[in-house]
Amino acid sequence: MAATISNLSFLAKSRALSRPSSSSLSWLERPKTSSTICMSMPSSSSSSSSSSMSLPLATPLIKDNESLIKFLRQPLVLPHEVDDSTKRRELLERTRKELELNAEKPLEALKMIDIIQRLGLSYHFEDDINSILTGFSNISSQTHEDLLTASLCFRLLRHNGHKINPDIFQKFMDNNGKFKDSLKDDTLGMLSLYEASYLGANGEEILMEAQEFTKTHLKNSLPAMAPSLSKKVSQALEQPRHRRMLRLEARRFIEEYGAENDHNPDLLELAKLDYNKVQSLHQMELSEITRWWKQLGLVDKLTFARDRPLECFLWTVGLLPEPKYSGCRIELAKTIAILLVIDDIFDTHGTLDELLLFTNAIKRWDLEAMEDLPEYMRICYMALYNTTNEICYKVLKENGWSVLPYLKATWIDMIEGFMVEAEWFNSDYVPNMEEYVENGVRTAGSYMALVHLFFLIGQGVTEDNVKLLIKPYPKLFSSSGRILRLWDDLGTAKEEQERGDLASSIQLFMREKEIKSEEEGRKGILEIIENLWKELNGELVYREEMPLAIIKTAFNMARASQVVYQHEEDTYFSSVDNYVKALFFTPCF
Ligand SMILES: CC(C)=CCC/C(C)=C/COP(=O)(O)OP(=O)(O)O
Ligand SMILES: [Mg+2]
Repeated sequence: MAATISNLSFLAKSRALSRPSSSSLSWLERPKTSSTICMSMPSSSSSSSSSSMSLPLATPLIKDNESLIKFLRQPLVLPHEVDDSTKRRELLERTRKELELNAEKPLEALKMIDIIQRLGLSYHFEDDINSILTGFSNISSQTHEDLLTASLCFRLLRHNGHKINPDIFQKFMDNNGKFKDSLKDDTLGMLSLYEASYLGANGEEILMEAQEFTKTHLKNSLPAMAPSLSKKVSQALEQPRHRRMLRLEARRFIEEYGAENDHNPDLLELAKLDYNKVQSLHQMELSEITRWWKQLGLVDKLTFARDRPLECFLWTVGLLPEPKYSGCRIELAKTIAILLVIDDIFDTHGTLDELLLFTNAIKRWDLEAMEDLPEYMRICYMALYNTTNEICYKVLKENGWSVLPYLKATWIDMIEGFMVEAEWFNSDYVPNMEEYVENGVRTAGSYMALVHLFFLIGQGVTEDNVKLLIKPYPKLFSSSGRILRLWDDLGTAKEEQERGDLASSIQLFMREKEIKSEEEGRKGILEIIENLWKELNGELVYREEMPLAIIKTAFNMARASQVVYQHEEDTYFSSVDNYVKALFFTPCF
């Protein structure tokens, strides 16, 4: 009998029941499971999906797959087949002219750039925006008389990779080194400073002070604000701009902007047309990925593994929102889909002996090495081998680089990370928090994804920065990867615990800090994430070696992680299903 979620649900229940309550730490001493990692039936060398039982899979992030299924059954009818290219071109030209006209007026220009970025349109105006911002980065701080202009200027310059020193905020401080009380009357300025403060790096105390000052004041003055302003401020307090995923923010902001009395109708129309156009592109990519996935047929053979191309694609749009990265999104989605299958082999299906065989075969990276593997592993091995070779071929064809050694090394590193987790599990070893998180960055696929994207994006690649793509991976990758791992644990650890997975960062943190309540433990993890963001922001300040495109992608990975795993607290979208609908299925009117 094939293992399915429904016929194995009793199994999860019995394991969960045999486990002490999650509020106690004693479950860290887990029961041994003989030589198997999980509840597996005796395996033979020809073990296949139908002869072994696996633990149930993680609950899908996307619960309503109906929209996807409906969409896939239809012939590809794009919702925006009307030829709007002339209209779009006109609007683009008009907007470009307006940007040029505004270039001399700092506040107008900055506000316009901010709106353009927020509407998801900045990729059309990269050169125009950069030349305006370069102009600002050369002006002395004295020209930014008011808080709104100075804060907006700081945020936009840093966000776009320009050098800017937070000392520009000194002039808003009194002799005691505190922000002046009089600033509190300027709510828009305070809001702008609040947003700017989230781009602060370690050591930039003035920005930490700014965050404390603005956050407290904005929270306190919410009740006295006009409804439209209070809505804006609440949304900012819920999630600062710097942490938002670009396409979701565009979707949300199109509605907000349209409701503003003084909106620019050209910009709004352009934003809607563009959103829908990019959505059509995403639909085509999704079709391509699902077609590839079906043809690969990996989960037809490995029925225990996750079959979630849509979830994989959601990640890719988070990491690479710009249309020009269409091909990269498709390749990245393939790697994540395979990652999920390998994760399921390690977490829910394979025996320790099989996992060791698999790890060693991967280290050899040779089709002959596959011969000793059980059948279900062989097919996965070859899927990974072929897909990686195809990606290498693509990079070779487009850029002339031979990248197999890097891609191979990063897969080996990830799979060795899975093996470490399996060994910990099997020997009842409880790692310390640092050991766990460092390994967890590998097993969340962070390094794997960023190394692939470094080459697939292919911008700013030099002989020097290529040398950084080996272990230990760059700080940029590990800071962003740590954010991904910690958000993943915040989002999935409860369920993984019930299934009997390894202790997660939350439990390990509670244990190390001797914290009894899980709520406190979660708060502690959120504080670690805050500090990681400061580390990550430092990559924009001291950027020297890594290309800006990959820095932006690493930031996007951190943003996407929060979006995917903290959806219930998003008052606008409230679930991953709603994200997916807004991103891929419902056009913007
Ligand atoms: C951009 C990238 C690389 C996305 C991959 C996301 C990811 C960590 C999937 C596995 O989650 P999980 O919660 O099932 O895994 P684990 O068992 O490691 O917690
Ligand atoms: Mg997880």
